[in-house]
Amino acid sequence: MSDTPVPTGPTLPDLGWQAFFADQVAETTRAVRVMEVHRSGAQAHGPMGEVRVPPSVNATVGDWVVFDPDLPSNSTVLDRFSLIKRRAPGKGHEVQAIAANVDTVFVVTSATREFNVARLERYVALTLEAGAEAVIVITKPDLSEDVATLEAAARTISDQVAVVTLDARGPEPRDKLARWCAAGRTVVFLGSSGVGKSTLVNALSDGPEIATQPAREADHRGRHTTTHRQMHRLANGALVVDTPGMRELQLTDTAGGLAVLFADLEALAATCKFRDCAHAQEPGCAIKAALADGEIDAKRVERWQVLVAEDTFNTQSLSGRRWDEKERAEGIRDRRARLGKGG
Ligand SMILES: Nc1nc2c(ncn2[C@@H]2O[C@H](COP(=O)(O)OP(=O)(O)OP(=O)(O)O)[C@@H](O)[C@H]2O)c(=O)[nH]1
Ligand SMILES: [Zn+2]
Repeated sequence: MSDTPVPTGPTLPDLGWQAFFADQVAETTRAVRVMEVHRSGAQAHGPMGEVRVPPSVNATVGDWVVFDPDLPSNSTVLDRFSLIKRRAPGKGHEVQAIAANVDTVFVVTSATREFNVARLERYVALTLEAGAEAVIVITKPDLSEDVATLEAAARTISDQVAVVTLDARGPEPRDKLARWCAAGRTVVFLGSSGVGKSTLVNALSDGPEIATQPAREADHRGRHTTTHRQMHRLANGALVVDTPGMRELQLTDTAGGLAVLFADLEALAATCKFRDCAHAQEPGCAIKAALADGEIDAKRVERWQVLVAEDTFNTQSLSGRRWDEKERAEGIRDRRARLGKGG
């Protein structure tokens, strides 16, 4: 909390410094990384110690900031190579920056009834849009009779996304996730409540976490009631973003991520006779033709349409255009209900 330099403070590489950032600054002595964000400001660490960055700088967890000790509000945020954002829950349509400069997003699901391809696609699209790498982690294989089927379903989502199945308890996570969790790598675990995110972090920690946050915040139960986001260094040197509130995740401006994830369907749709084809009753619809020929999977087409509709709805309402929002929200909800609640 104090501004006194930490004597054994982390080095820049410890904190995830990369060439991408070095290219943006002449000298690095004032570079600090944001480890925690509160309403009153951000807590950042670097070779100069621990500093407080005022809210006006608009830094989010994971940001690199060139800190100005004489006038902290003059500090600047370096360009981000990735940014996870979401539409704020509730009525407002604000976009919230959740975490910056994340290398890998582990999309965690369990081999239980919670497993839902539509939900995984949503997280993967968001991750690709953010500019991070997505890895699907299937936990609780011990609770399933048929993990292979779930794995196969997860693999159909994208050939860019690795799928790892593991028991989150015990030693498996350290070996199986090591590729993505080297020292200085920044990772985040997303997924529904109870799928094993905390268990995974604990498995990677192997002992007490490196204290980068005040001790009073080191105790964990109840952290979901905290309103701030934070990042901490694990014993193996990886940096993990802790993200309360990710459950209400919605797509915002993920057209790019959806285009990557559903590239085949988007290419097909581009050949529909009408540019604004809704792939319903229109003549000359390439999607309907491919469905009729059994070339594409109807369920996947429907999931794609739901995600595109949701993204369009969120993005357009954010940009302040006039929409009959209630009607649209209801439309999305109906379709999601048909797909199961995870969609
Ligand atoms: N059988 C089995 N149980 C597991 C496995 N992984 C996690 N669990 C259990 O699942 C429960 C929930 O795990 P958590 O790590 O708390 O889940 P979480 O995703 O962090 O949940 P939230 O904190 O609510 O978001 C715990 O009791 C874990 O021990 C697994 O691979 N197999
Ligand atoms: Zn069409």
